[in-house]
Amino acid sequence: MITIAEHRQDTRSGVLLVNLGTPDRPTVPAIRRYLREFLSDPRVIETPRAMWLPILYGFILPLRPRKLVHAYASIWTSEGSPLLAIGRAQQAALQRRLGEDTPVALAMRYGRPSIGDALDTLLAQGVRHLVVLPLYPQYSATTTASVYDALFTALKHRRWIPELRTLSGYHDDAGYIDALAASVQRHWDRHGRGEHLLMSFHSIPLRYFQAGDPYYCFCQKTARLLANALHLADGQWSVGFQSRVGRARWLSPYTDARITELARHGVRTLDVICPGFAADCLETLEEVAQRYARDFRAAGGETLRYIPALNADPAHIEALASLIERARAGWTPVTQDQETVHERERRAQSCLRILGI
Ligand SMILES: C=CC1=C(C)c2cc3[nH]c(cc4nc(cc5[nH]c(cc1n2)c(C)c5CCC(=O)O)C(CCC(=O)O)=C4C)c(C)c3C=C
Ligand SMILES: [Fe+2]
Ligand SMILES: [Fe+2]
Repeated sequence: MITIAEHRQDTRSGVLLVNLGTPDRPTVPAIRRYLREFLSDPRVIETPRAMWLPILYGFILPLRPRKLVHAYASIWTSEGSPLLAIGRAQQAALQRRLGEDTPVALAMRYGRPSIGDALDTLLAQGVRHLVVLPLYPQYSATTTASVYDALFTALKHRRWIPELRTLSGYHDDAGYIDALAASVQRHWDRHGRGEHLLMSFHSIPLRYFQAGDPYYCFCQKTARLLANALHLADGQWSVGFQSRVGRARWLSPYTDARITELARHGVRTLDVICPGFAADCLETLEEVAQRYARDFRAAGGETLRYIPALNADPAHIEALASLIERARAGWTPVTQDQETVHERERRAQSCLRILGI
């Protein structure tokens, strides 16, 4: 039987979800492999290569994995790294929500499953219309743009590329804000309401903001919309930026400094939510829920309660599905339901004859 893969005529839309990536195992070599790829990305580290690579290879890759191994071990699950396990649960839930005719694939910007492998899976399923959804609500060049870089690099090696719609962010999407508000309310109903709600976002170097990255403003808008949805008054909530690396100035106020400050100002119970993380990961489960909770107590606070990321929460899945449905509006599926396998083969044969192959 002769098959010409690229002559498939059916057209369906598919979805590619992309998150940051995580080590394969909580071991020094696996963490080093992951950091090497992540921190070699010029979207993440803009320092000129000639200056950065000696620092990366001379200090960071030899030292940082050893520091991180215990942190990763403390959050690792039977299904692996939380970021990947939750990503798979989000993919499965979206697949159920969108139906079998819309294949949904999950990829990681760094590590596995790679964007190239996920693309191959989708193309093999007849996807000619592709919605790409980076799982970063607040656009930043360090994250969203880097996903685009990797996507277009992967497409460079393919002959028949799909029609694309890329979602660049959803920091003010009503479905997303409502899902966040409902998850805070649910947390308050179950555990009681803290005296203050701190909304903590991943920081980026201040220099990137000064050069035009809109991320800071998108974080502030998400925070304001969430505070409005929860009817919080000024003083009952604030914003912090976490997970900075190195000695340069990053977006502030720094979450760790805010936590100590709130404890010193007499706040005893503090709720912390990280609206920029679509899935829980090292930076929420270890840095915030473990480390910052200890720092809060050490500074005189009593309880820091971390409110989980939206993960595979049904309201989150519904918000993502709605973003996808709006992005693919106007695309109509074309199926080969009238064409039999034999007709298809005959068409392939005559193609070959015409071309004299
Ligand atoms: C050094 C530069 C970094 C920038 C800029 C940065 C931006 C950024 N990152 C996320 C989301 C995540 N980051 C995670 C881990 C992580 N981030 C950096 C560095 C930068 N991030 C490092 C070195 C690491 C590894 C861990 C560590 O060394 O602390 C993760 C978690 C991954 C996991 O395995 O669980 C996420 C998610 C965003 C959203 C962002 C900019 C907006
Ligand atoms: Fe990061
Ligand atoms: Fe970190």
